[in-house]
Amino acid sequence: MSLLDTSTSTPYYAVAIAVVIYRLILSSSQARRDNPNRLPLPPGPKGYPIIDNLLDFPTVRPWLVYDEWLKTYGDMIYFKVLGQSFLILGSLDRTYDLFEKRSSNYSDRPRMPMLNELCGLHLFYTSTVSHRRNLEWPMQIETTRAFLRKLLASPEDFLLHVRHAIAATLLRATYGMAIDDDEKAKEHVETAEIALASLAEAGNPGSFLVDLFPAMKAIPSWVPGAGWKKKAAYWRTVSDTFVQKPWSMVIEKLKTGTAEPCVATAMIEKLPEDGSPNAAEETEIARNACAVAFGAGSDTTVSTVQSFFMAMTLNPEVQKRAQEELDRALGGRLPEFSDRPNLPYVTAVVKESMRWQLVTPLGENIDIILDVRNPLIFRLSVGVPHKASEADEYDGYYIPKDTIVIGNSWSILHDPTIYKDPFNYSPERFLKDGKIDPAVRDPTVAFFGFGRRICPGRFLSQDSMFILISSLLSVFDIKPGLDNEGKEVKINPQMTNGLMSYPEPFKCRITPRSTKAEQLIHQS
Ligand code: HEM
Repeated sequence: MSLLDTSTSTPYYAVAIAVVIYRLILSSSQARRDNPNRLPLPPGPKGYPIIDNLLDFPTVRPWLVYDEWLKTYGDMIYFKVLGQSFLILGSLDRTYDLFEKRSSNYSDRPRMPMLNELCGLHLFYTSTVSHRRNLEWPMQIETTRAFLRKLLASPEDFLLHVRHAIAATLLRATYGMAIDDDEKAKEHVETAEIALASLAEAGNPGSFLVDLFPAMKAIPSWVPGAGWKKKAAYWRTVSDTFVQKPWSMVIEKLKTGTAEPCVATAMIEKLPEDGSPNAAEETEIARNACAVAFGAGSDTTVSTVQSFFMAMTLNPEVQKRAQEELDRALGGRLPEFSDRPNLPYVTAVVKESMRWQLVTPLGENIDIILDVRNPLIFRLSVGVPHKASEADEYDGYYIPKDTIVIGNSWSILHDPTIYKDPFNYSPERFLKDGKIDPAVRDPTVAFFGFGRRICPGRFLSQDSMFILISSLLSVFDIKPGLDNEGKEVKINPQMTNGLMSYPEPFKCRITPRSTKAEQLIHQS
C-alpha cells in the first residue's frame, strides 16, 4: 500500500482533508479577486462547510437527480463538492449561451496529469478527427452485410456481432484495416481494450495524488511508494502501441502503394513536409485523432444500437411499420445509403433510438463512488467534461474559474414541452405528413455533446446506425426472448449506471423474416 497511490492508501484521508482545506482557502481568495461585482453564484442545493454538497451528490443515474433539481432551481444549477464547482445546464438555451456563444471560455478539459501527461493517454482529449456529413463509406455496407450473415448463423450472439460490426467499421474507416482477415486488426482491438481500461482508471481524478499535486510528476519511480509511476509507465507503453502501430502500418502501406483510402491516408497526405516547423506537432495530432476514433466511437455506438434492439422488443407495432416501409421502398433487396430519403419512418426510428435512452446522458459524465463502509473513501470521477478556463459573469451570476460545466442532454431530450410523453418510444413524433418534420427538435442538438467539443464522429455513427437498423429490419424480426416455459420474457427498459450508460442485459430473439430474407442475406 502506498501513500501516494490514493486508490489504496489509508493515510490518504489526512492528505485529502489537507487538500480540501487548501482548495477552500484558494477558492475563497480567488472568488474575492474574480468577482469584483459580488454577483451571486447560480442557484442550487445548499451544502455544508468543507464537504460542500458531497452528501447530495447523486451516485445512481445522476442525470435523473439533476433533472429533479432543475425542476426546483430553474434551468441551471450550481453546486460544489470538496471545493470543486459544478454547473449543470438543463436547457438548450443555456448550452447554446455557454458552449456556443462563449465557446472560447467553455471548451477546456481538466488537466488530469496522471492520464494526460504520465500515461500519454491525452489522445482522448486532443481530437481533430472530423468525419464529413453523409460520407457514406462503401465499407459500412460491407461490414453490415457481414454482420447480417453472422447474425443468421448465431442470432443468440447478437451483442457480440453488433460490437464486431462497429469495430470493423471504425477500423476500416480510420486505418483501412479489414478486421476479419487481418491479424493486425485483431491485435489492435485487444490493445484498444487494455488502453480503454487504463483510461478508466487513470482518468479517475482523486485516484492519484499527482492529479492534485502535479509537481509529484518529478518523483522517480524507484522512490518507495511510487508504484503509481510504474503503473503509468506500463499504461504509456500500451497507449503508445495503440496509437503508433496502426499508424506506422498505414505509412508502410502508402510506401508500397497498398494502402486503402481512409481517414489516416487522408490526414497523412495533408501533413506538412518533414522538417517544417509544425511537422512533428501536426503528425502527433493526426495520429492521436485516428486512435481516438476507436476509443470514443465503439461503445457509444454499440450502446445506441442495443437501445434500438430493446425498443423493438417492446414496440412490435413500430417494427411492423418500419418493415412495411422498407418492403415498399426496397422491393425485396437490402438497403443502400441512397435509399435514406425514401425511408422517413426508419430515419425517425434512428432518431428516437438516440433520444429515448441516452448512452451519454450528461453529454459528459461525472460520477462519485462512495464506499458505504467508510464514507471517507470516495472517488470523484469525471468523464470528459467542459471546464471554464476563466471566471465569468453570466445572466447576473458569477461562475468561478475551473468550474466543471455539464450539459444535461438527458433533460434536453426528455423535456415534455418539446417531446410529448418523453418516456414513450415513438418515432411518429419526428414525422408530419409522412415526412421528417424539421420543426421537431432533432436529438443531435444534445446527443453528441456541445460547442467546440461536439462529437466529431457524429456523422459516421449516424450513418452506421442508419445502415445497421435498416438492414436488420428488412430481413429480421426482433422479439423478446423466451423463458423456460417458452413464454416471452417481460423486458424492463432500464439503463445501467456509470460513466457510459447501456441497456441492462435483456433477452431477445432474432429470426429471419422469411426464407426469401434468408436467401438475400446469403447472397449479400
Ligand atoms: C452513438 C455514438 C456516439 C455518441 C453518443 C457520442 C457522444 C459523444 C459525446 C457526448 C462527446 C462529448 C462532447 C462534449 O464534450 O461536449 C463525444 C466526444 C467525442 N467523440 Fe463521440 N460519440 C459517438 C460516436 C463517436 C464516433 C463514431 C467517434 C469517432 C469516429 C467519436 C469520437 C469522439 C471524439 C474524438 C470525442 C472527443 C472530442 C473532443 O474532446 O474535442 N464519437 N462523443
